[in-house]
Amino acid sequence: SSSGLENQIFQYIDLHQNEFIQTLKEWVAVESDSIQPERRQNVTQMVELTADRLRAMGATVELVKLCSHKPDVQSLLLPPLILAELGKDPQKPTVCFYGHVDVQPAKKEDGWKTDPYNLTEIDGNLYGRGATDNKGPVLAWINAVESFRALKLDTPVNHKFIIEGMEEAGSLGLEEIIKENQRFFSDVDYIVISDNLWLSNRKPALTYGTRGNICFSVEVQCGERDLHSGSFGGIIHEPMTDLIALLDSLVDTSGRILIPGVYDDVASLTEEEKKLYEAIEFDLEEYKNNTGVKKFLYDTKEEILSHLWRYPSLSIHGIEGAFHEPGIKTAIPAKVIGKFSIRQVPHMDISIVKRQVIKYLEDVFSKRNSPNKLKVSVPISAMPWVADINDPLYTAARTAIKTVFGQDPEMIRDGATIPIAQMLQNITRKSVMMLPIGAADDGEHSQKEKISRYNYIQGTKLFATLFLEIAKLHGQLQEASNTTTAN
Ligand SMILES: C[C@H](N)C(=O)N[C@@H](Cc1c[nH]cn1)C(=O)O
Ligand SMILES: [Zn+2]
Ligand SMILES: [Zn+2]
Repeated sequence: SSSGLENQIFQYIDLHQNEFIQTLKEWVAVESDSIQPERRQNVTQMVELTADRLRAMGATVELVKLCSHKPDVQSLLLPPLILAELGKDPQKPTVCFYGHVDVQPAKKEDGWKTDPYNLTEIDGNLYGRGATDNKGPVLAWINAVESFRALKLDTPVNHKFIIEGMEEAGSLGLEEIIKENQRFFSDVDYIVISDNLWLSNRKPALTYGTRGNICFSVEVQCGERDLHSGSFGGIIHEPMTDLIALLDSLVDTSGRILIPGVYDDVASLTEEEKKLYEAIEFDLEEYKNNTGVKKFLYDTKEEILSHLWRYPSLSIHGIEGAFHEPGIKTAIPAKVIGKFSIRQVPHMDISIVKRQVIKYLEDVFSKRNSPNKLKVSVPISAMPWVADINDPLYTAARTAIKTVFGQDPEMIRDGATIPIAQMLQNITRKSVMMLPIGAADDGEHSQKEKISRYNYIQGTKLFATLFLEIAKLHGQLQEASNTTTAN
């Protein structure tokens, strides 16, 4: 049940939901794709729009210039990072929210029913690139803060924000900035990230772990220019043939990574952990339906969850230089770059995996006796993250979830990567929690990405309730918690 104060806030949020959706529409309209070089200006524009929104709420905003020691793949200017704060009451706890306002690429031709950059509501779902990853959750947090202000209520916590525009590109330059700005985090008590999804379409979740990621580029080159396949096909070692053989050597048909040594440091599965998997409510059919895929590599809940959360996986993402447009172009590409990544887990070591992969690819390549040039590089890598679910921050979030959704959350890990999670935990030593508001069928990185109106609005209420619960952890708001009325 919720308190009188919570009811007042919930009512405000319900009444203003269309305005919140309108702002999301304005944000989705900015093509802040951090992957494609020609969109980098839009990412900066999106960061500035976010900064304006925070300033309008009364926050002090600093735009920090990012400069990465590891140059961006496209050597373009990086968009600035937002460090903002609102409220400095030493009696109150300080909560820092992390989110990102860049998105994955999207084109209508990829199979979207609606324009990906025009947020469109169909049957209670708000479709658009970034709707759930991550503009919707960032705005839900801002809406929650704004609701206290609009109602002239004292904010229960001090707020800090760290918002970036390069997450989808691997959070380039972020680690350096966090290290250089440790003072910003010195008075932060809790860090909350909302950049993943529930495990189910309906049941809320709290996330205490993510996998890391190591992204590889494998370049094979024969000459300086493409060649006619009629005039030269049959007499040269083709780079694409080499590359496909290399990519095909990485993983077997059961999904097992074939690189020797890769599994050596994977933490072994404990009995306690096995029980955690057994206890989780997981609708395999629903999960499968969300993907549109008929058969998974595994059949049981335990196998599926453990292979998503605590074992590594290898995915092949694409080939640069290969002709992928419709029609047949009878050329032999001179240079092709294969891209794949390994989602890595505790206690795998990024530099060891990197060495194992490079050695393996060089061995496979040398057996082909190809005169072509092979170059392997690692443009992006990020560490896995696991948190302590007994931290008071998790207790506060469980209570807030129960208040808003009327049910206990599923305690989950996530197979994806939030590079900042481990960085913040390591560098600041503060409690880090991931509190998703999107449902499992939101389609992150996919066509028809969406967030439902229900999740966006209830998510806003959840964040507002979390502020109150965190204040209670610090002995604040005793009165509010005692003035309980029926929900
Ligand atoms: C989970 C988050 N919304 C996300 O999509 N993160 C990206 C980050 C990344 C990792 N490698 C490159 N980018 C992801 O997990 O793919
Ligand atoms: Zn994201
Ligand atoms: Zn993403």
